[in-house]
Amino acid sequence: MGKDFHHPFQPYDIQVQLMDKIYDLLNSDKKVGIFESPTGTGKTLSLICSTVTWLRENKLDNLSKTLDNSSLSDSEFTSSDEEPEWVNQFYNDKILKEKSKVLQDYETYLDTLSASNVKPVLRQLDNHDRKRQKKIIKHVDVSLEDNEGAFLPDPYEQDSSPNDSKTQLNDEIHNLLAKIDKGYGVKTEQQLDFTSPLKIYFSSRTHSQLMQFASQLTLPSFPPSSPMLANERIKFLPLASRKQLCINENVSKLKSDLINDSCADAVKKHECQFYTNSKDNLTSKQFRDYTFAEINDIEDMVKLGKSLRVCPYYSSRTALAGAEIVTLPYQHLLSFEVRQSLGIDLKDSIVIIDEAHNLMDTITNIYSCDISLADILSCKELMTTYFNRFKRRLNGGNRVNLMKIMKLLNIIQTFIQKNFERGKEILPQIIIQDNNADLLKIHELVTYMRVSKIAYKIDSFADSKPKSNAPHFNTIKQPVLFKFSKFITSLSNLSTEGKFFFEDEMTIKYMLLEPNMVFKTIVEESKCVILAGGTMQPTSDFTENLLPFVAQDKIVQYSCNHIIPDSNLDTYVVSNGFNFNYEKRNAELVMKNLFEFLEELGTRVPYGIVAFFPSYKYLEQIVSFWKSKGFFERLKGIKEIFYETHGGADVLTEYSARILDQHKGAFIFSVVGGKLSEGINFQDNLARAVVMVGLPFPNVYSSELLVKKKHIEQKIFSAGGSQKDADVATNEFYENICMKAVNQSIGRAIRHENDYACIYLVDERYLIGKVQNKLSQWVRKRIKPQSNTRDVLNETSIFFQQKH
Ligand SMILES: Nc1ncnc2c1ncn2[C@@H]1O[C@H](COP(=O)(O)OP(=O)(O)OP(=O)(O)O)[C@@H](O)[C@H]1O
Ligand code: SF4
Repeated sequence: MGKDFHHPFQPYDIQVQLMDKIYDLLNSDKKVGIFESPTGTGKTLSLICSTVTWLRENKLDNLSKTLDNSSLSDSEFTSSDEEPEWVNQFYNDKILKEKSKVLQDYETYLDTLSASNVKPVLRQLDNHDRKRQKKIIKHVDVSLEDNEGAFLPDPYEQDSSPNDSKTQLNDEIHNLLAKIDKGYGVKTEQQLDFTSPLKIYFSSRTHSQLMQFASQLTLPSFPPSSPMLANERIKFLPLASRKQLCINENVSKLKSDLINDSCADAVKKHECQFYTNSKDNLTSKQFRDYTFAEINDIEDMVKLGKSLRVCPYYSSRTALAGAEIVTLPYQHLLSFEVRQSLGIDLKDSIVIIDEAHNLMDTITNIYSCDISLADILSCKELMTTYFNRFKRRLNGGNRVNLMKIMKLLNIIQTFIQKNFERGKEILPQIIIQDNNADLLKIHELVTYMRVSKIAYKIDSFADSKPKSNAPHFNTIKQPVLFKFSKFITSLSNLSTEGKFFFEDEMTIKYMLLEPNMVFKTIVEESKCVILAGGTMQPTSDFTENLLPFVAQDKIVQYSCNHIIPDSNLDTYVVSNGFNFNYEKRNAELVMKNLFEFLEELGTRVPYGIVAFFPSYKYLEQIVSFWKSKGFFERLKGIKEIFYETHGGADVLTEYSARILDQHKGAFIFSVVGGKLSEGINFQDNLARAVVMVGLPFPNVYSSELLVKKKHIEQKIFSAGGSQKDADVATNEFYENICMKAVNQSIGRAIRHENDYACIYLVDERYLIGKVQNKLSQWVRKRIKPQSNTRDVLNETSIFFQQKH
């Protein structure tokens, strides 16, 4: 019998293997686990069950370690090596009992909350609140409408900084809380301080993935961390942004870029009652206790906040110390500043990053930025209008800084106009040289923009104007001053971490080139990091580019098989007459061969066939060639055809409808990296065959890739490498991008245990061992022995005959 991970179902073999691997990782001194588990194989539950089992087994130990001796005020004993064994044992038992008692008391208290059926009472409160909230909102609305002063920054002195003031909870709320407590027979004074020394931080890309995690967390139940406890519920906290959690309608209704600053403004001016309430210790503990009484997701947190009339965003911080599992969006985890502001301490914690296949791109995007000439002109227009309107009411500090920003905008405008050359690298100091711009002290301007929230002030001023009265604002769609603020912040970044260069449309872009620097602190601070995803191959991309600072023997890699039986997936390399590299793919013969292959396939495969093409341009070219030769119509006679176009309409809905409708089915031609290659499930009849046309290498002549290539070369040269070494490294880099995209695309088809499909890798280059090694393991191991196209088609017929 293997280890019991308290899985709510009979776990699949591959789940058992994955849970074992994760559990072993946690019991070792290794730092990183890279785990690939195909979609539909219950990855989320495997992650939950293995990590929470480990956490519960180790929690009490850690609690004892972190125990402050002063809390054992009544203890006459202290543990020491010199004491006889029985004395130490007695001491340890005593600590265990005391800690267990704290945990048990808290459980009993939470029992009273959930047993008394919290939600109806909260709903009742919610109704009461709605009426009251209207009053608060009305009050704030009036103050905003009547007074343009709301758009003015506070008087600015060089070292001024925001200062939150604490205010008292109002009487009415006290009364309501007292009523709840009375109802449950529990006094507020009895609320307990409670911390969890071990934590699991689970981060994913989208809101819906975090919601899915919360729902899966409700399924298993775990034994308590101490044998002295009757039960111990999971203490779960879903952290989210203000955009998701804000319950102040004056703020939450704003554009997402404005919410953070608008909230900070409302807090500072005591205009958010929910914030004021959350500063009350008792109320915020109340929020924490309801949060922990059961598994609540982000939407429940909003309801809870509204019911208790406390800000869910700020109150969540009170719950952080006691949480065992915390979910949070990528942006929160990956930014050191955000972690700090939320009070997230990763020490001793297990960090799980789900959907990690795009992690490096995500880090790069978070830390990269750009500004175009058009943005600069919009900023200038906004600033001029704002300045003219308010100049008499601004204090000296604000006036001087606004003039400096105007000056910097002029300098950047001139720089772009004089020097633009697509792809050209720029040294940040060049932008501001020769213009006395160094006198501007960029650091000080960055601080000014952050502290004064001037970008928010100006943007909300522009937003407040009826568009017809301010025609010059009509064309300015997004808060460009935020963009500018991010851009000038990046001007002070280290040039070894990223580069500035010109991109299309008169734009200067800053691109982070060493995402590992950002990730290093996370790996170093935490106990260990788990990178999980459905398609993690090629993992060398992670070890070399994201984790170069972690020794190989501190990294565990594991790739799960699929849950489907072997007979549910065949993979073929279709090589005869197919090479879609740049030189050969435009040959008419290649395009004709592809048509003939698809024509044959269409008669053998029921329902849907999804084909992925390397680019929109190539797909367009093929379609027009086929149309000119009458091939398109012939193919259409076999199955209906839907295809993606760049920026074109959604074709998936119609395609899905057609598949449901007819056995004849349809083709859907998609583009790798396009709308249909990520996040969409082509399960069951939506894809009985997936055809990958060629190898989707990225466009190596794009400005971004040229800059990255140069960066890789420079790194190799400075480590003493030759041009040949540099070429190998850049090719490896391009190949990794390409194969990651292939894995993502072909991974769309098999989505659950009973699903079945065939995968066709159409290009002779898929025969190369190095290329095959970068395929997801569950696909690679199902590649059929090489045969000609005719045999591939015959085997296809047999595959589908066996399924019907
Ligand atoms: N061993 C099992 N037996 C039956 N159902 C299971 C088992 N393991 C997980 N499930 C359930 O199967 C459903 C689908 O799991 P799925 O693999 O899609 O989730 P996931 O791991 O989150 O997927 P993804 O890889 O897309 O993140 C879930 O609702 C889950 O509770
Ligand atoms: S304190 Fe909370 S409720 Fe108030 S504005 Fe900020 S996020 Fe919204």
